[in-house]
Amino acid sequence: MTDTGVTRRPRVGIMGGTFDPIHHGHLVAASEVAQNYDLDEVIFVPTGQPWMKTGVSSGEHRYLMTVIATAANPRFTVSRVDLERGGPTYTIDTLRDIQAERPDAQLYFISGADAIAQILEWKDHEELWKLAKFVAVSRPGHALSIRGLPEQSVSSMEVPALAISSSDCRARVNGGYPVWYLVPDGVVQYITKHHLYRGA
Ligand SMILES: Nc1ncnc2c1ncn2[C@@H]1O[C@H](COP(=O)(O)OP(=O)(O)OP(=O)(O)O)[C@@H](O)[C@H]1O
Ligand SMILES: O=C(O)c1ccc[n+]([C@@H]2O[C@H](COP(=O)([O-])O)[C@@H](O)[C@H]2O)c1
Repeated sequence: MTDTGVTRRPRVGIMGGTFDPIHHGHLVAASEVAQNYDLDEVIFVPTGQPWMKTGVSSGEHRYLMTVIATAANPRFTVSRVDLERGGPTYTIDTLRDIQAERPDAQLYFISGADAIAQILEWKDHEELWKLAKFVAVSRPGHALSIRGLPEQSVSSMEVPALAISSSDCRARVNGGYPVWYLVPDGVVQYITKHHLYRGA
């Protein structure tokens, strides 16, 4: 309740990603958007089968690394909706599933500059704007533009520049280079324990 007696609608962020592995670029983006948009929660949603990517690690490894990375933050949670749906992952389905679970929430889908640049290729993109607001965040090496997207539904914000990508983390592990401080410590240990990204 606010002073006026009007109940505030919960604000829920959704950070969708392949998270192969999750890294500090993802976590900082989610944290900054949560602060700027006064979000009550950010749900990290690891993709099932991302149809624009190939050679992705198992969903269970990506899910567990995401749980480890987000565990310390009371506002961060992880959802299995995309992993359990089966078939290629489309954000239209992610949003419908989360909306069914949180019918009273205003949803904010968080995307990096590279992802938002492709959004007009996403399945049923003209339907996406009705289900959530989209927040596009800056990312080193990618121009941030929301031109041509509906103004009511899409906004952008600058976040601290972390030149980290999952593909670079995988390449580093494969090449015997460290990923300490690029990904959370528990994720480094998980990658080592399960021999991920070797011979990739
Ligand atoms: N360093 C970063 N800064 C801001 N946003 C990021 C950063 N890394 C990833 N994102 C965003 O997080 C979301 C999920 O990204 P994803 O899991 O595909 O990671 P990635 O680093 O882009 O992976 P890959 O290198 O394998 O393509 C996307 O919207 C992406 O734009
Ligand atoms: O809906 C689509 O067609 C679609 C196409 C590509 C990516 N996405 C979503 O965008 C988010 C980031 O995807 P990715 O592949 O960059 O990890 C993730 O939640 C994906 O499900 C969604």
